Amino acid sequence: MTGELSAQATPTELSFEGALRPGSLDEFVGQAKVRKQLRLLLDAATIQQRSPDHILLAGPPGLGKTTLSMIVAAELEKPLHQTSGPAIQHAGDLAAVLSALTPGEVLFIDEIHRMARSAEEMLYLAMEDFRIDIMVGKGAGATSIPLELAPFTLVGATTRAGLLPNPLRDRFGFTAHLEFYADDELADVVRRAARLLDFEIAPDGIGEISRRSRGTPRIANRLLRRVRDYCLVHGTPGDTESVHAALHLYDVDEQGLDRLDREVLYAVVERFGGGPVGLSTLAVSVGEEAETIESVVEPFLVRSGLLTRTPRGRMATRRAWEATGIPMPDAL
Ligand SMILES: Nc1ncnc2c1ncn2[C@@H]1O[C@H](COP(=O)(O)OP(=O)(O)OP(=O)(O)O)[C@@H](O)[C@H]1O
Repeated sequence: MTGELSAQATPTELSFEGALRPGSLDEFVGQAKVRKQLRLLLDAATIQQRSPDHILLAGPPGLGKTTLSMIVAAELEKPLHQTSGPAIQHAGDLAAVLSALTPGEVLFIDEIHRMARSAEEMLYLAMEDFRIDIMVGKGAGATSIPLELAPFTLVGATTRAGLLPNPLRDRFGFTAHLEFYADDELADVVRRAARLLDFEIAPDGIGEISRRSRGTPRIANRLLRRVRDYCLVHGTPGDTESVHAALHLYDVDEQGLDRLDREVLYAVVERFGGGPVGLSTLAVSVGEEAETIESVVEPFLVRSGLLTRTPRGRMATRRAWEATGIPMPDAL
């Protein structure tokens, strides 16, 4: 019993992440264009007293898609139901979720590109007409029973917008493409999180964390927590020195590249002579899922000017050769 109680009372990493989530559009840092677009969409719906159009949030992990879905529900003052593509493996799974929605509710489907095909087809009708057809029976005796749904707003999130079938993509009234954050925006994220965690950190330290966070708020918050741990355990102040020492300990280099980024970079440069190399070959060579390489590692390496995507595969840039310290062959 005591164990249970203390387990509940102990904050976990995830509860910290939850506590750091901005609760309104005004608190949400960066993504100025998306914020303006969303504000207009939500305000127009509120004036007309209707549910806003369905919203698709596309972009790499950790940029705030889940947070934005929560903000949409909070701004509309409606409940939020959260689920994910992998949890919807049959049309029946989706029918259960849809039929339980209350009027105006926001339905968030994370990783929507991983939903079962049969459920996707059910979703088309639900998004357009707020109705679904439920199949009863099998074979020649099968009939479909129409079921009216409460009007709802779907917020879909995907790291792979290109994988969504066109009929599904077309049913979203608004698609927000989330971009990696600029260093000064990440500095705002870190400053805000440090305040919420009651951790005093020097401006230089904030700058250093922001520069090494791969343009991603989730990483910025995580690195901040590691620096805070370091200062707590070593009794040091939150200055640049502590930031350097903590990030060095966790293998985060000056540019924010972590172990997997570096492995991918070295594989392309060293093992594949700078490329071109196909995604699946690259994934096997570093022992990772192709999807992780494509949605997590690659966008950052491309943005950092270290990797290019060509029709023949991934290629290292001159900068990548320089970063690895391996001499670039003259022939390249
Ligand atoms: N614009 C922002 N301002 C402040 N904090 C942010 C912002 N965006 C994200 N965060 C923080 O980053 C963390 C990750 O955000 P979130 O879970 O919304 O990302 P996500 O895009 O849904 O990631 P995934 O695709 O992996 O689920 C959250 O804890 C949140 O506090």
